[in-house]
Amino acid sequence: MISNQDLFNKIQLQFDRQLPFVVFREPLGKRLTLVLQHTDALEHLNSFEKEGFVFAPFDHSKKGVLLHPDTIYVSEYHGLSDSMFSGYQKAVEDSGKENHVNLVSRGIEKIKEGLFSKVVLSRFQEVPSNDLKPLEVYNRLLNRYRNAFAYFWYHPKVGMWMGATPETLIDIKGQHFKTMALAGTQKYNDSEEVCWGQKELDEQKIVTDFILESLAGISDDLEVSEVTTIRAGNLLHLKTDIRGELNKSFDVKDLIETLHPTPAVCGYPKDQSNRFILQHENYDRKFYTGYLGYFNGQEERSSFYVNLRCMQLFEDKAVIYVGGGITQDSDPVSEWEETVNKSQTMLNALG
Ligand SMILES: C=C(O[C@@H]1C=C(C(=O)O)C=C[C@H]1O)C(=O)O
Repeated sequence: MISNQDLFNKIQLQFDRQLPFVVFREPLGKRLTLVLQHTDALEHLNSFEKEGFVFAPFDHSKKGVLLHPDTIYVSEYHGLSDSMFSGYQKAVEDSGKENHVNLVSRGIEKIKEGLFSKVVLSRFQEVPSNDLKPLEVYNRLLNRYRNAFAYFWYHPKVGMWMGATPETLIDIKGQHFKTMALAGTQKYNDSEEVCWGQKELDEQKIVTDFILESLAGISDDLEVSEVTTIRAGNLLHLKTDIRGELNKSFDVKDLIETLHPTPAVCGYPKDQSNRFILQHENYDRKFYTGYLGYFNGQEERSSFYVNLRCMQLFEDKAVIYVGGGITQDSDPVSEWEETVNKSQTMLNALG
């Protein structure tokens, strides 16, 4: 164990040397794990054989990156104060509104034509800043989103990413696995009473049904929870927990390829909605809505998360990625507003 300050110093040193690293904290976890790679080699993820940190893009025809755990440090996180950082401008310009509303309208048309029943449409938001201090931003993520998987990832040949995601793709140990169907969004307003509309219940059920259908041949004894409400920053989502045992012949890679991308980030059916996204979103999601996590080998526990509520950091700006599930009952302007609400998760961490 090293102190928080030492761990943050090691991150800074690694960055100054332009070498790859990732630091992460599990949801509700107390520990920060820092993985340092000693060279700037870019290793693509080919299979799940080697231990290391996996960072995979949304587009499953493209390869992910595997960071080598040359050195690992662990530190008990005590919540370093972030009060010394001044407020950041949170106003969101409406510049992307028209495009997003048009994109959503086109998605709804295709749903009505029967091409798919759900599609998740997204956009990016640029936040200019000449004074980004990534470690301070990451510290705020850690403090503000305790039940999220909060990570900070860097590779000099790929870039710098950060996020605090509420969504587990798969948690696996040996033959046991857990996953979740997470979808449906409303703003958190500090009230005990939470009401969900039919649109949100339907879009979340599409995710649950897809997961159950995909796992049918992989596991014979699935346990499925009730639908519950969970909080993620200033938002609420609907969630179903699913767990089971893998049939012998399946491994992590098969499982991930079966699930990713789920209708929580892509749509249903997968191929048709995926094609629509790649053709019409008009930008590259890169690692947003991909997945990430430390792979320990099939026998040890490994958890992979969906890369949501995330951003890419550059010298002079942050680029925040946000999206939402569209069904036949979606209203394009409300869907735009939902992405604005989602962007607050990262904007809040910027200052
Ligand atoms: C696509 C995002 O989130 C996903 C979409 C949700 C929705 O459509 O309601 C809710 C949670 C996530 O599964 C995002 O945060 O960008």
